[in-house]
Amino acid sequence: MQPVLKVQALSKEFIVRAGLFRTKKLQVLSDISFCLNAGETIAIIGETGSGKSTLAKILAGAERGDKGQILLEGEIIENAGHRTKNYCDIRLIFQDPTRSLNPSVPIGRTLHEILSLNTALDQAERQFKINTTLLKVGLLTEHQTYYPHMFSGGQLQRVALARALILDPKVVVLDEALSALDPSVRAQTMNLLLKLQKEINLSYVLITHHLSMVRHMSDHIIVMDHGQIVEAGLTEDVFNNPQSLITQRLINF
Ligand SMILES: Nc1ncnc2c1ncn2[C@@H]1O[C@H](COP(=O)(O)OP(=O)(O)OP(=O)(O)O)[C@@H](O)[C@H]1O
Repeated sequence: MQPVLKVQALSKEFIVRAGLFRTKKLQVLSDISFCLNAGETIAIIGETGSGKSTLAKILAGAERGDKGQILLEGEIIENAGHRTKNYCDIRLIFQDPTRSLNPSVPIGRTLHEILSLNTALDQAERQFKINTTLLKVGLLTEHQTYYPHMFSGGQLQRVALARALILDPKVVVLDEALSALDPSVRAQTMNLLLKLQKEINLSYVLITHHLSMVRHMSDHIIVMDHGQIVEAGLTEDVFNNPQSLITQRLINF
């Protein structure tokens, strides 16, 4: 089976200040490779600063790698920092959903704008798509008249999910997307994500410090340390028999 997402030898460095007049190179990702199958979830865990969010941003096209390739269904979409295809097929959801929502615009208009910019749908087709997407994520069609501040935290994360799903992506990257929610809302949202995954064969890249979520949602895990993969495997195998000290520390924390 061809993976939906394949990352090959991806590397990234940032140039950072090292004093008043000097800069230095900070290697944030080194030789990252992994595959993700359709309808599956891969979790990325690691200590703070290990490069998880940088990887998430590169996958979603918000940042560029320096070396390596990203392939979507076998087609190269990024090669050595050069993005060759648009970003609609891989969508990113952050911890704070308000980051991707304009506070002065009702969410229906935000969704219309996304569809106008990225699809050839006419007004009626856009409206239909918005209605079905809102219902898909457990919101009401009336919610499109609401401004972001009128939603609860859990509802806002559903709005962020609607914003991500409206373009029918193949992969959704969840970067601590549920971390700020209280446990019962987090559990509900997790179950919604799993239901959607079954229904539309979505694939998730799950970045979180919540290991219970990792265990509940993911099929595979990669463990990162200082920008490198130190362990990878099936979720249950990694939890039951962690090989690296980093993984043992993360799991037993
Ligand atoms: N734009 C940037 N410019 C310079 N350095 C950056 C930039 N973005 C991230 N970094 C650095 O890259 C490293 C990895 O950061 P990243 O946010 O990817 O880690 P993380 O594993 O997601 O951490 P956390 O779990 O705390 O979110 C850190 O040392 C960070 O300071």
